[in-house]
Amino acid sequence: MTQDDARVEVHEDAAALSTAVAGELLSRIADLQAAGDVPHVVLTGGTIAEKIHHEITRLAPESGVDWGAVELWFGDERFVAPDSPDRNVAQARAAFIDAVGVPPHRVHEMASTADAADVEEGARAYEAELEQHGPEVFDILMLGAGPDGHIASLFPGFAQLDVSDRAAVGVTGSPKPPPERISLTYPRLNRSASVWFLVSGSGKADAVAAALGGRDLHEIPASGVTGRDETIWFLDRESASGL
Ligand SMILES: O=C1O[C@H](COP(=O)(O)O)[C@@H](O)[C@H](O)[C@H]1O
Repeated sequence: MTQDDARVEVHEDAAALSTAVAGELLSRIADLQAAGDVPHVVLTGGTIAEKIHHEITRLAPESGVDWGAVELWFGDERFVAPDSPDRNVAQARAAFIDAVGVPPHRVHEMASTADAADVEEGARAYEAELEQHGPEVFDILMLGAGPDGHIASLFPGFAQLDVSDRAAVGVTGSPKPPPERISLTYPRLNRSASVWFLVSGSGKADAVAAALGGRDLHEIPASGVTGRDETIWFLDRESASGL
């Protein structure tokens, strides 16, 4: 699969986009559960993710999802103190995980500074967690994208873009604060049945157009991730304005 095979879904604004993604996610999870699976879903951080997470909580009661039978993973994490609001897991917990009641053992969070000496140790620990509890292929991988085209914590020009033998890596000197992070790598991100990009706002229009245009992943990291079954770009009008 390449970005040429991706589907693009454009919504009016960030609110409409959030409602659509939350609804689609709930219905996919419910369908997978109805088929007897325990879905493995990879969450992302960022501004649109937070809106989507609140929508998940709002729509959850009508969804039929069994929150005791969902495994949640993270595409990246900020390597900061466990109680820092900068942590992607903290944002996801506050917006939906705690509200819907996903059991703690099903929430696979990446290390904080309390759990690991540095980002490398944290990345190794997440690789071990994936090895022990992870699926062969994630069911749904959600990715926000930055104005520079970064996804997870894979940034343009960074050495992590060329890592082929690791599932997770440490990142230092991130151009977007906080500087220390842990990220899944391309080989692991690309073991996903469905890849959903979640992007809103005019500041990301150029990056969206470049990724969908197939720009080299070293310049636009978002170019380098596709799903085995489907790749969907969930956009609002502003982020789609360069297409
Ligand atoms: O730092 C990060 O940024 C991206 C996008 O965030 P946004 O605020 O521009 O929407 C996010 O996908 C990533 O998980 C996060 O760590």
